[in-house]
Amino acid sequence: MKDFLGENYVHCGEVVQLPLEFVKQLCLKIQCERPESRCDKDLDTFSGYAMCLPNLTRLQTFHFAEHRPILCVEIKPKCGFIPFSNDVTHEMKHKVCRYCMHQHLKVATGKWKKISKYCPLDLYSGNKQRMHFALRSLLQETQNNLRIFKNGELIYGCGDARSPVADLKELAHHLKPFFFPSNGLASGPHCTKAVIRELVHVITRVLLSSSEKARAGALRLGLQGPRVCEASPFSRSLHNQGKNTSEHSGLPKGCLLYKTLQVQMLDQLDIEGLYPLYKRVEQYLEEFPEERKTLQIDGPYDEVFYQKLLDLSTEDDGTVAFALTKVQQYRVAMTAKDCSIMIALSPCLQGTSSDQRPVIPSSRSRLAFSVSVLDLDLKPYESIPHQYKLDSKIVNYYSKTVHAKDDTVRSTRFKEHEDCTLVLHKV
Ligand SMILES: O=P(O)(O)O[C@@H]1[C@@H](OP(=O)(O)O)[C@H](OP(=O)(O)O)[C@H](O)[C@H](OP(=O)(O)O)[C@H]1OP(=O)(O)O
Ligand SMILES: Nc1ncnc2c1ncn2[C@@H]1O[C@H](COP(=O)(O)OP(=O)(O)OP(=O)(O)O)[C@@H](O)[C@H]1O
Repeated sequence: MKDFLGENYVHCGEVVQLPLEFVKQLCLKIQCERPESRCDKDLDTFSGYAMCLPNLTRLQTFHFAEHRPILCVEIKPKCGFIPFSNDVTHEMKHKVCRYCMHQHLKVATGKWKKISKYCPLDLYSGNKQRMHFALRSLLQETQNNLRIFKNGELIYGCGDARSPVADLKELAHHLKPFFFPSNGLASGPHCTKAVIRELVHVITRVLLSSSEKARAGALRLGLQGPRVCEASPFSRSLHNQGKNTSEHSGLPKGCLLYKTLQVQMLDQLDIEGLYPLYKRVEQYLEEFPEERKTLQIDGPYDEVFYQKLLDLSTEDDGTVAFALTKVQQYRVAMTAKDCSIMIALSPCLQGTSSDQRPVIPSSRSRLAFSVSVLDLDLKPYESIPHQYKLDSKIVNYYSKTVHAKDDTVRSTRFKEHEDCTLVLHKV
């Protein structure tokens, strides 16, 4: 992931040894805090090892603790493109993105209460207006896609209990020291709006900023398929106003969103095209189970593994080698579709230089910032059948319920239109 996303964005952490008794106690202590849906997963209490990561809610550009206030915005952007693979059988998948379709199933199953207006394609568009809309939508309905921390403490978004910890007014109150509104209003609804607008603008600027280059020429996947999701309320409203919905500015090549999208697009075949290849690898492993190690199914994720990921040919020669390459690329892509971006921001002291750290201007002062990526452990090979089933569940549910509803609304409108005849009588 360092090779794909860039050194500065990825923190590998280090493996540390822990006393078994400590891990056991820790596991017991956190169990009651874990959301029900995560309780099928356990801490590994037997290995005696753990990963020690830096606290990513703090600036990563300084190696000692800072005493200035620090804000951190965590975004889980999810998949930013619509599948372009010819193996896709559901027409809907070429029009509506997975996130927007999945929203309906999530609400139906009770994971979330409300459909979000957020669409990843808006965030990844590079178009400032669309990005602002995406960020505002995340602020309105955070789900597990947005969290805000102040000095390392969660101040906005869902905690583990899946209920929001504060409302927008409270958030604006927390943010005021960072983004004092330039119009001078210090309280009231105008102030809340001004502060939130400032936050959205700053985050957009950070997301579009470019830092170091990832490994030269690592991936060059051109964005194929539609750039707009038909379910996004932003594009729907433009479409209804008869405006061009395909407007996008494209992401700068050095920014993290661009790099993340490139890794996501390693999923070239979509799960529908990938699943038969997974079955081919499975069949081979059933026959030759001892080959699992040679095929690097469970790692090591080394240079040999990385080099194979760069083979973007989609010509299937019927070999296990081809199938394996596509399976491993899919796992990497899935990881990039589920990772989080941590943006840490801290005001620069007036009159001091920025110490050559990246800074972003805001209405109040300049903000030093750092961007990191979280949750980059490779998705397991075993999760592929689950992905296959979930994909068809999401599309079928969306097609049956939402699209059917849209059709009904359209046909009712048509009938109403037919029946509505205005008769003028002479008086
Ligand atoms: O499949 P998705 O898109 O629902 O993603 C899962 C996430 O749900 P989300 O849609 O973000 O609410 C899900 O998020 P939550 O734990 O529900 O917050 C996990 O990140 C899951 O990954 P893993 O199986 O724990 O490694 C994610 O599963 P993977 O598909 O990435 O394996
Ligand atoms: N290094 C870190 N610094 C700051 N916050 C972190 C860090 N690691 C994790 N977090 C916070 O904890 C949350 C969960 O982390 P992560 O997604 O890595 O766990 P997970 O592997 O999904 O957990 P599990 O599978 O045990 O439920 C993140 O969304 C983030 O808010």
